[in-house]
Amino acid sequence: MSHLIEEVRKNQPLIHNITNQVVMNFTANGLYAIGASPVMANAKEEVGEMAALANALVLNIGTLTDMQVDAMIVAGKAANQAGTPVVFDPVGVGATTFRTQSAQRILEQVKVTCIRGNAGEIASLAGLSATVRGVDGAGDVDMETLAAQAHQKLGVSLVITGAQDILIHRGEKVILSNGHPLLTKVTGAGCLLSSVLAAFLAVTDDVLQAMTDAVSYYGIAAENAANEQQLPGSFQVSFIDQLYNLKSEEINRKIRMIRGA
Ligand SMILES: Nc1ncnc2c1ncn2[C@@H]1O[C@H](COP(=O)(O)OP(=O)(O)OP(=O)(O)O)[C@@H](O)[C@H]1O
Ligand SMILES: Cc1ncsc1CCO
Ligand SMILES: [Mg+2]
Repeated sequence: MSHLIEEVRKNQPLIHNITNQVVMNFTANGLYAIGASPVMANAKEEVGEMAALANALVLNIGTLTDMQVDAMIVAGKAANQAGTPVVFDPVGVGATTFRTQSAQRILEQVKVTCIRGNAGEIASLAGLSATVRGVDGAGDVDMETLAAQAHQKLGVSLVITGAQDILIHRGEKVILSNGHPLLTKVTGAGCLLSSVLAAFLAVTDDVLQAMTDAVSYYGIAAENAANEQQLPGSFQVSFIDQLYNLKSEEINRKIRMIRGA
């Protein structure tokens, strides 16, 4: 079975990230590890040009400011015009009014290809009841119901992450259960996944395949890292190494797809 990681490595897609200040370095290193080419650019004076040049765009509101939201809209519109995929990561949406209003503003003005968030964020974005604590996910949400309702409400493809990941695109659902709890002890594990997803979207028009291949690749790399290292700091380093090293044949063996499309 062919895997899109080979296309990422071959094409080295340029991924333009407008992301939060916590995860910039980790995101750039993770993108290099999978074979993509990262660039971070935030100024509204240049983001339109950069997004038009890039093969995918990531908008992440983790440490947003008014100026950065304006820049995201400029970049998003340029990407839309160029037909470039856009991933939106609504970090902590619902935790503050500013985050919620900014996320809504972005979604009103930019056509996003996929939203990647934890269950609490996706529920909040869709106006469904769930509590969001800080930038971490909510607890007891029926993920499948949430996915279906949020997908209908937002009208966008979704990757909802947690112990299990639910991917939904035009009504088709995939459930994956690779990954490791140590990912929740490293900052930016979700943010980097959003950027990795952008790199996979950059090399195909098949959105569901890109989501499936990106999320499974990421989860299996984390499992391999946890086999090597059991403490968070060393795990983070090993995870970057495993993102670099993972082979297609190993993915076919280790993928845990609970339900496919
Ligand atoms: N309990 C868990 N067991 C296995 N994998 C997990 C678990 N929780 C999260 N993951 C994995 O961690 C990655 C990030 O997902 P998560 O839902 O933690 O994102 P997030 O809340 O947006 O993270 P952050 O805000 O820290 O960037 C995904 O690949 C997901 O599958
Ligand atoms: C910890 C943190 N705070 C704002 S963004 C961020 C990175 C993880 O989402
Ligand atoms: Mg997150």
